[in-house]
Amino acid sequence: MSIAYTSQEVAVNNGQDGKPVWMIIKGKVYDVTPFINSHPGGSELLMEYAGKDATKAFNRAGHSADACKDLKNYEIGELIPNKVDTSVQNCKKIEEMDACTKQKKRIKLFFCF
Ligand code: HEM
Repeated sequence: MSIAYTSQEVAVNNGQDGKPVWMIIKGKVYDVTPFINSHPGGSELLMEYAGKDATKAFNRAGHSADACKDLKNYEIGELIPNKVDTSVQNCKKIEEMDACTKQKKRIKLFFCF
């Protein structure tokens, strides 16, 4: 069974002080520590998302199908989604193209303001 992490737990693992580099892509949690120095897009770009959600950046970078497959090598679990108050008015769906499936995906439940 997959381990579920909160975004706070992921945020702690930001590569600082010898900690591993975790990131979130499409609701899954990845430990990309062994990949940092071999990422074809560069280590700095990857480190910008250490401890953070890199979904948008990953999709926008135009990654190949091979890059999508590579993700699996670093998967350590999934993200526990933050609870959203859907009773709030003025909520809108946020959608974007998923680089791996080439389909429009709802990436966040709602953005409420
Ligand atoms: C674990 C996550 C990631 C994996 C497995 C991964 C994998 C790869 C691979 C295999 C390539 C080579 C080209 C291709 O096959 O598409 C690549 C290129 C690239 N990646 Fe990533 N990537 C990851 C995360 C990211 C993130 C978060 C960014 C942030 C913007 C990023 C930006 C780029 C860019 C800009 C290139 C193009 C480099 C070039 O062609 O000069 N990647 N990545």
